[in-house]
Amino acid sequence: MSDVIVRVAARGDGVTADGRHAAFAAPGDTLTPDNVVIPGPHHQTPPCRHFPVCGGCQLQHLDDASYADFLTDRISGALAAQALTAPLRPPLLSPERTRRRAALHAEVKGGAVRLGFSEPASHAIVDVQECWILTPALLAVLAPLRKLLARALKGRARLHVTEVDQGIDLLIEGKLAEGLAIAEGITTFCGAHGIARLAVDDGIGPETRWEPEPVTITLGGVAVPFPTASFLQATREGEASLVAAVREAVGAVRVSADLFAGLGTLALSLPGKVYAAEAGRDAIFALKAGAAQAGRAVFAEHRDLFRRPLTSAECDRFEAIVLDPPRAGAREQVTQLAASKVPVVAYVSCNPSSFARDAEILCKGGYTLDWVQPVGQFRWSTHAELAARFSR
Ligand SMILES: C[S@@+](CC[C@H](N)C(=O)[O-])C[C@H]1O[C@@H](n2cnc3c(N)ncnc32)[C@H](O)[C@@H]1O
Repeated sequence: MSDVIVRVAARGDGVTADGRHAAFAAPGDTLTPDNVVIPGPHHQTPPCRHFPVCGGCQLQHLDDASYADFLTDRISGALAAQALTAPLRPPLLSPERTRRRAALHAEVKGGAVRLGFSEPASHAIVDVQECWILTPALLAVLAPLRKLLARALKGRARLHVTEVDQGIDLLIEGKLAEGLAIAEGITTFCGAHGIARLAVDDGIGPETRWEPEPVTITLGGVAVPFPTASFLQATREGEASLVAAVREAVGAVRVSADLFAGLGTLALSLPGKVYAAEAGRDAIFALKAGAAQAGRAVFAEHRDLFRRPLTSAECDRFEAIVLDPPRAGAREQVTQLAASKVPVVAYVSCNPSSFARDAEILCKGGYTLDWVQPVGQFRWSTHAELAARFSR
């Protein structure tokens, strides 16, 4: 007996109709009784030589149609578990080579450097020679960075790379050797390879070693100061998809709130007056400074929305509320929202399960889930993102 793979489970395995799992199997593949995967029409040849050893991608064996179905299934499955349904729009997928931020690992052993993503469920580092998800600029900096680290890095480090307005923001979490030659090596590397800022955190917080101009990221047309290794939507395309969905959801509001605002990706794209709340101190002060400099009507508050969510009465001051919480979701905040009179809620999520749990709270409170827009900005990974509109 052999069986056809009918779907891809949350962790990326292919699953047959009778529940057998197979790694690296696409819908339409056949799983033989001795568990051999015979590729079907949706099984593509993974483009990258490092797949599947590299932990950066899990789903390169899916063609775009199956990858889009995977995202849709993740969201509809999570909603179904809460007995909810919603019109799901076709997923918006970020193209290859558009990931503008990544957390990588590096290690020096016996004079040789390994630099890249770690292997799945392992500390081993895949020394990345090609990458189909990082932007060309981020990939290009890895070779000279490898050379710098061969001389400068002691042991192992975690690296955060982000494309910002001035070039590449690089945070090295690890120990670097001391001395004039190393300091000069850092300066030469930064000057030659488009580094906007290099900071080193050897355990006591980031120390900036290079930042010729103040580093910013432009969000909604405003140059916002960019604190080292801040949160940023993973691709420009993903950001544009989420911003467009949120703007459509809220319409021409005059007064709205952006909760879990970060640096203001959404707040700075909303019309009218915006109240923005965020628990990250550096992020909210950066948003405040950027908005003030640009003369934008954003009132930014440093606030922990898990411990101190906006009360229902506070929510009622707004024509629409946007929220974009971390993976845990926003149970405390949606409980207050569910008892409010806010006509429109736009919810951006990076976790279909916590989203569905929160959606159920909102729907029990009388909201209708109008639509969900899936967004695939972590191409070929098992992360599913979305924007959704609720109204009452
Ligand atoms: C997914 S990010 C979204 C940021 C922003 N909306 C954007 O698009 O760039 C979630 C944000 O929630 C913030 N956050 C996490 N826990 C929080 C809490 N308890 N209260 C308020 N903000 C919190 C994080 O610092 C982060 O900036």
